[in-house]
Amino acid sequence: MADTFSLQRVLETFRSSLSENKEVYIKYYIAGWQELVSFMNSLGNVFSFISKDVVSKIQILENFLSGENGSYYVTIQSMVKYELDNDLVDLTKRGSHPESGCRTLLRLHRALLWLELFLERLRTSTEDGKTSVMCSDAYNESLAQHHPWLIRKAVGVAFCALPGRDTFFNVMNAGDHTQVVALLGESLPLIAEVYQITEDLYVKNHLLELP
Ligand SMILES: CCCCCCCCCCCCC/C=C/[C@@H](O)[C@H](COP(=O)(O)O)NC(=O)CCCCCCCCCCCCCCC
Repeated sequence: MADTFSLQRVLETFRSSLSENKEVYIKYYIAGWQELVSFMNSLGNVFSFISKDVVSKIQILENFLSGENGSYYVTIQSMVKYELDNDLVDLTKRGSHPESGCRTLLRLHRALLWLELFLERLRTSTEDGKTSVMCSDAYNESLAQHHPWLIRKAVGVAFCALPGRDTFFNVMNAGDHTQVVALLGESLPLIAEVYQITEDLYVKNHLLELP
């Protein structure tokens, strides 16, 4: 993985995560998150409590993927089927499977909605738009509903440390502002599609409230 973040690469990883018959490859899904983590790290240490959590979730999924049952973890669809068929998911309260693939991925899935909402705000923002406001509005509409008070507070503090819109656009390494906006326009439908496919699968299997 290259050191500098590029929005283009995030787009490519999420594109690779969709199979021809619209299944989602876990390998690329977590690679996309890895790229986003490296971006967040470049923004400063205030975000390290967030990136640590994402990294540990990526690690859990990576371990499943490279473990002896790895072939069942190739796509989100195969993972859900395998873990449910074999009673490997704590469905109502945490018990013998506190770190199932299904519940771990659900956390990232919820965060993907935040990302989608945030990037859409960024894409349509005007020059005087404040990234901290875009971030927290997107957060309140998505992830916040799943976080306890203390985390919401900490996240609020982190948002205040976000760089302005200009810096944000620059660190995305996707050219000038117009090009970034165009690339965001190209990325968002893909991210939304990955999100929706996962959402439908989780709804169908009653997995949206996994502890
Ligand atoms: C660049 C701005 C970064 C702002 C990030 C906003 C999202 C806020 C997420 C806050 C997470 C707080 C840390 C703790 C979380 C956990 O408690 C909680 C529950 O887990 P548990 O059930 O195992 O206990 N974990 C989660 O909900 C997963 C959170 C994942 C957050 C991912 C955020 C990644 C942000 C990537 C930034 C990329 C910017 C995009 C620019 C192109």
